[in-house]
Amino acid sequence: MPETPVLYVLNGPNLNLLGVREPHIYGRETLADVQALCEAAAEGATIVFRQTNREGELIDWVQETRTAAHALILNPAGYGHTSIALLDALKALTIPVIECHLSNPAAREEFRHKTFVSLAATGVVSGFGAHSYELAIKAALRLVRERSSSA
Ligand SMILES: O=C(O)[C@@H]1C=C(O)[C@@H](O)[C@H](O)C1
Repeated sequence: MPETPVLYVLNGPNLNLLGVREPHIYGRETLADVQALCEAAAEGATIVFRQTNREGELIDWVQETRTAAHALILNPAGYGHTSIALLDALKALTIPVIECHLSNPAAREEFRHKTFVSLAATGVVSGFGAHSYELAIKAALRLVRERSSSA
């Protein structure tokens, strides 16, 4: 009987303001709406859904996934563009990492075109608003199931 997959969905700074923060860019869904979408897309997997404005706390949670999660979906928000420490934490993982963005940073300001997270990500989903998270969950489930069947 395969164990129930555990997917961590971690969210970086200012995502607690979703719904009121630049809705023309990030949409009108709240973070609670996004969490509900993730849980509805989970197909029975366990979703651990968290948000923090603190870089060190986000890094602590990424480190936690090393032994507690089958896959990580990460929206690093602004820290994606700045944090080598976050990249170093991701490079310590052996689980799939899906980088997720509500907007399409590659179509925005130059400074958003690259993230350090992409250097450690298995794949990236961006530009679909809250639906980006659903797509990331489906991709993570596929990767976890492929790993389980080839183990
Ligand atoms: O689209 C998003 O989810 C990302 C969210 C943020 O807060 C920005 O700093 C990133 O540049 C984009």
